[in-house]
Amino acid sequence: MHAITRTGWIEVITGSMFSGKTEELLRRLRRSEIAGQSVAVYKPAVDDRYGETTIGSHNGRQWEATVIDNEGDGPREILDTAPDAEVVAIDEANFFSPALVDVCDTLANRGVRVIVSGLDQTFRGEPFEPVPELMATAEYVDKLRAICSQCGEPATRNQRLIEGEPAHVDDPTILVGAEESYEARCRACHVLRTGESGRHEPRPGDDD
Ligand SMILES: Nc1ncnc2c1ncn2[C@@H]1O[C@H](COP(=O)(O)OP(=O)(O)O)[C@@H](O)[C@H]1O
Ligand SMILES: Cc1cn([C@H]2C[C@H](O)[C@@H](COP(=O)(O)O)O2)c(=O)[nH]c1=O
Ligand SMILES: [Zn+2]
Repeated sequence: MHAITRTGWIEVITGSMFSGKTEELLRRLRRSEIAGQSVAVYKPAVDDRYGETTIGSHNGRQWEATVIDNEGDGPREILDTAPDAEVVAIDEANFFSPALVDVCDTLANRGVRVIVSGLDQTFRGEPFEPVPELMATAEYVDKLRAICSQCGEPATRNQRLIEGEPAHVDDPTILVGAEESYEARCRACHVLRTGESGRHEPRPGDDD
């Protein structure tokens, strides 16, 4: 808690895929645990890559998490299930509805340290709400960079690949995946297909 005002605060960990957001979130959680603080961790129902009730990094580290409905008012459930938590962590924030912003604000006003991790950009390179709004309302923001898979420069973008080809600009925003569908790339190496041909059909789980 901030010593003078006795409020909590919001920390956002953002950046491209593979930039180390989840590793950094897990590092902060381990340190909170060592400090003897009570921690509650949440993840969206849409992301089941690492098993239903864990958050996991691309290098295999994991932490138990409560799965929350990411759509509509679903994120408000976090307000009911964490009454005593001193630290609330939310992974994959990019999958949550805009309701997450108010949830994080309410928790911080209650005195909770809120740590949110998520992508700031879609595969198109556009803002991936609600993370940019959380960045604006947070006290602390860390933007991490991966390594560009093409040239080795710092990577801020997410290259979506469908059967090895760059995704089309009109493809659905939501596509859960990892190395099989995405690469970290820099601005210069990021490619989007445009034009008439080749919009990929939505798959089960796509939400737009
Ligand atoms: N292009 C890349 N750049 C940096 N790290 C990468 C890359 N590809 C795979 N990795 C691995 O991913 C790890 C980060 O994983 P993770 O914390 O899950 O990232 P994020 O949550 O940002 O997607 C790195 O420590 C490294 O082992
Ligand atoms: C760019 C982009 C990503 N996603 C999905 C792909 C993954 O399931 C997550 C990001 O996971 P990470 O822990 O940050 O590696 O988001 C998506 O649905 N749409 C996109 O445009
Ligand atoms: Zn590059």
